[in-house]
Amino acid sequence: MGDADPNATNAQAAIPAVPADQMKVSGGRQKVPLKPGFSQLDWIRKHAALPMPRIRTVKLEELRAHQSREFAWTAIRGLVYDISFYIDFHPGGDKLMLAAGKDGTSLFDKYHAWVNIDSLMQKCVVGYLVSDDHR
Ligand code: HEM
Repeated sequence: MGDADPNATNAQAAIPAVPADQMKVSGGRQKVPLKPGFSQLDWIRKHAALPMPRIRTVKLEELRAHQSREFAWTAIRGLVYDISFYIDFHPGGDKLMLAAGKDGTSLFDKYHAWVNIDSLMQKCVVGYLVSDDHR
């Protein structure tokens, strides 16, 4: 009694440390490293503090005009979102910009149909997408 058990395993020693840049994530996932302060939890806090937006209609032409990083909008399932604030928080990084200025629904669903855009981006809604001839 009192002596250390020579057969005891040291759980920490049994799991070798893998440097982050050599880590392989199963299923070929493509998450990018985010800057400190830009985690999803940070986004959820920032998003919660935003005011509720005033929702309006957005013509396709106007959506197309918002494709720069500074003024980036995308449409998902008929709703137009201002994604400029979110880019630095996006776990998939700059890929998000592929959807800027257009309907991003198929790209969104291709990478993560399970992501709940409503809870994550509700306060970034600009409005409902309508055709250019909408009156
Ligand atoms: C406003 C729209 C979007 C939101 C709110 C969003 C949100 C997210 C979230 C929460 C994750 C982490 C998912 C997880 O951990 O399971 C993620 C990952 C990712 N997103 Fe997005 N995303 C958006 C649009 C897009 C678009 C348009 C693309 C592609 C063009 C894209 C590509 C990716 C990729 C490649 C990942 C990493 C997937 C992985 O390897 O796990 N996302 N996004």
